[in-house]
Amino acid sequence: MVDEPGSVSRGGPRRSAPSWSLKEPELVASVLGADYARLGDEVASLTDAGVDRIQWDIMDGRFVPNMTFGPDVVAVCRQHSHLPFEAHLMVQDPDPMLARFAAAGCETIIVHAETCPHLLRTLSTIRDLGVEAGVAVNPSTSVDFLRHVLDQLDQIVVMTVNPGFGGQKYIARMEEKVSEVRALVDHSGSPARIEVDGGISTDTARAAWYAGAELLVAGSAVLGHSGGKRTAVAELHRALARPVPAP
Ligand SMILES: O=C(CO)[C@H](O)[C@H](O)COP(=O)(O)O
Repeated sequence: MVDEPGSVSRGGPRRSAPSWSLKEPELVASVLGADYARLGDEVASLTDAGVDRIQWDIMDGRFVPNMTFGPDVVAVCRQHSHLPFEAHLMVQDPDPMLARFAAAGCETIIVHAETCPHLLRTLSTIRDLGVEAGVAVNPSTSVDFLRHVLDQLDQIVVMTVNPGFGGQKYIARMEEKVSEVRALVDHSGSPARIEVDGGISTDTARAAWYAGAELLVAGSAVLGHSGGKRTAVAELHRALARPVPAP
């Protein structure tokens, strides 16, 4: 049986290629697991390894228990890569820092739906800064949060872990949500791109893509690979290209 595009494959891997994108999803490297003492070099070697984008995991110790870096750190790393930067703001109060991350050289700024009481206003502020606007939704957050802001969105991030830490287990039942978002985007004609973030590895990348993703964030699968970043990226590409085994 061939699955309908946008539906969740419940009886094993989907057998047809996803209709929303004939090309493989882009790989976005999360810097969360990098060596912070040499962040510039880490960003440069992720770039050389063949990823398509760099994601900065910005954590404030309030919205999530962990703390990471601010815009000045992102700004000094900007010269180490030509790739697009995205700032994933896992912070309680993103509005006062939007302009700083845009000035630091981020092409996309992603806020969490759970932290923005005036989400539409926050998204239009991001766009007014001349950068792309994204919204991330936690595993427990409904897709309904996105429905009324679609026209202000360039990117939607479906979290497949609870944010805060790298190296967590991929929550496979979030594929159903990815497919829901896929259907919402396709039916509305929105150009927003769908990103899946959390637990992406050679075991999970293909299912996330087939559920509806166009961008896959990989942290520990790349930075924690014993064979190095280049090997890790090649393995992820191989996993995405692997033919689905016969039933
Ligand atoms: O947003 C994140 C955590 O809050 C990270 O981007 C994400 O978890 C990537 O790391 P890994 O691939 O190791 O799960």
